[in-house]
Amino acid sequence: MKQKLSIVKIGGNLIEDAQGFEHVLGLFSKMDGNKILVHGGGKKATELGNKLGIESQMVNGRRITDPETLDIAVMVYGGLVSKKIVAKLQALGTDAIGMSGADGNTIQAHKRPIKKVDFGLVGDVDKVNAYAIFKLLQAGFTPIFCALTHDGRGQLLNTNADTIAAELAIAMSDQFETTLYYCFEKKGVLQDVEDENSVIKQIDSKTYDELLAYGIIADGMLPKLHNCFYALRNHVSKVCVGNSEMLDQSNVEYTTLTL
Ligand SMILES: Nc1ncnc2c1ncn2[C@@H]1O[C@H](COP(=O)(O)OP(=O)(O)O)[C@@H](O)[C@H]1O
Ligand SMILES: CC(=O)N[C@@H](CCC(=O)OP(=O)(O)O)C(=O)O
Repeated sequence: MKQKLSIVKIGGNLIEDAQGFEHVLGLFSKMDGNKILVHGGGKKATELGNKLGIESQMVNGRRITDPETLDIAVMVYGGLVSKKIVAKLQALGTDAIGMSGADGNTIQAHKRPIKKVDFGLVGDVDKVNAYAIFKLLQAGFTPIFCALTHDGRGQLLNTNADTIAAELAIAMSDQFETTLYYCFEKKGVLQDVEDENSVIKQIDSKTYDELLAYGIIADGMLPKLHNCFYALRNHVSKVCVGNSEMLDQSNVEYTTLTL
């Protein structure tokens, strides 16, 4: 029987909320078994860019990344956010190790080809080195991945953290029975984004199409759900979307995705 693995992605709004940040890391540190954390930090990158006079430009939930913006992404995702998370998890007794896709050659990508939009230094994932990650888990480390990949020729690339989480979950699913948790500030995918009590408990491919057609899913939820179904179609056992409480295995409401 395969061992279990939990992959938890935490979003930018959670990271920016001091209380929410402590809470989610506390719950993550208590999770049993093999686990990996993936974090964004898009909000912080936008904030730092503004302070430096470099305006952010997002298209379809993805950041247009020129060389200066990439430097900000590296500083914020690979530096500030990663190291804060690692230090907090160490204090909670979790032996965390901060990773970009360049570290241990764990995630190789290529620069997204220019079609309608030139996203600049944004990476589409080619290859995850599942063996290197397996070795880290086996050695007792908890890998903490940020939203950076590399092209194997010395170029770092900015890759959406939701995508990194899905690609990791898919690659690790050969070896593990993997559950992918997309953890953000709301209770789940909501029927009405203004009403926290309108959690849609289950979404299958058919409901997904309907929700898209009615415009119930918008903004950052579009790439998130796209990644959820991409993971499910590629042998990830379970995919959930919800707030931190979802990690507690308690009886809270959240959204489960099925094919
Ligand atoms: N139906 C929906 N249910 C919940 N959130 C939604 C929905 N449609 C759009 N959203 C928006 O998507 C956002 C989450 O996407 P995003 O900000 O990219 O997440 P993350 O914080 O994980 O990066 C929510 O804050 C919300 O504003
Ligand atoms: C290419 C691209 O869009 N990369 C994202 C990576 C960070 C991220 O995904 O952060 P959240 O999860 O907090 O949104 C960005 O720069 O915003």
